[in-house]
Amino acid sequence: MASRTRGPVSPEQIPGFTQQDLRDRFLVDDLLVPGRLSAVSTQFDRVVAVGAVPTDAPIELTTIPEIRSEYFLEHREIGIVNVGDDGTVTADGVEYPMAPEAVLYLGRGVREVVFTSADPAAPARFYGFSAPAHTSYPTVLARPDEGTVRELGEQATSNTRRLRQVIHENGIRSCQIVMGVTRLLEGNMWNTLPSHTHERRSEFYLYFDVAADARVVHLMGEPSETRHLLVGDGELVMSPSWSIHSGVGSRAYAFVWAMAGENQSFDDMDHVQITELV
Ligand SMILES: O=C[C@H](O)[C@@H](O)CC(=O)C(=O)O
Ligand SMILES: [Zn+2]
Repeated sequence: MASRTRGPVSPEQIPGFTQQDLRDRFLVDDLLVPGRLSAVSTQFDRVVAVGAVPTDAPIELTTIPEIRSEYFLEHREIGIVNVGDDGTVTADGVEYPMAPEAVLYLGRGVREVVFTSADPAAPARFYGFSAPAHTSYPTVLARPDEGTVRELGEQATSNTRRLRQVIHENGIRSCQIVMGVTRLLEGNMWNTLPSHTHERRSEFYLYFDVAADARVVHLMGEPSETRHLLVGDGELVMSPSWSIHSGVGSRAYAFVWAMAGENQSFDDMDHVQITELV
């Protein structure tokens, strides 16, 4: 297992950062690599991001030295989304079929987690977002059409999109994690406008279904000092609590958003209009 550590980063550091510094701190471009399990442990609310792309052989979620735990979920919970083709997650011997965009919640105390692809030539791509957990909530699978759907945006502002909340206060329960998937409709490019920060939580964005010749321009930074990251398919952006997160693609795309922190109230955000950004 390839594991590494990221953060923390203070907003005062941003003006001195080169583009490469920003990418090194906030972007993970090798989380989803065929045949490999990867983990990035962070100081952003102690979230660990996991990627597993099983090909010929199943991949087991092993622990990482950074969390000093006997097994990965000894002290944490995880939300897993399949952003690839069909696959299966086996948790303590129970198989959960993971169609594209299925979401699986695993609570603290699940010992054995194994990822498998249905077809090694068209692998599943499992993205996991894990946070510390004080208790154990039950394992729940959400099929691709399950969750609370919010239709957002307008064609005139090129941001018609479908936001699906899966792990949240009125859905699958968790200690900290709030997680869902947003998909832009064809011909729409803007996500999350107006921008917002949420001082009480960190948020990670895993962009997928980004065409090979397309990019998403992810906006980040404090509202008075914004920066951008150019993001491709299967790449992860880590957004600290002080950072806005909005973006525009060169064409439509989708992303998994996931948060952890002080509360789980989806609407606890401080909006910033685009005219206020600098
Ligand atoms: O705190 C919430 C997150 O930023 C996203 O859920 C917003 C989003 O996906 C969207 O507006 O398109
Ligand atoms: Zn947000």
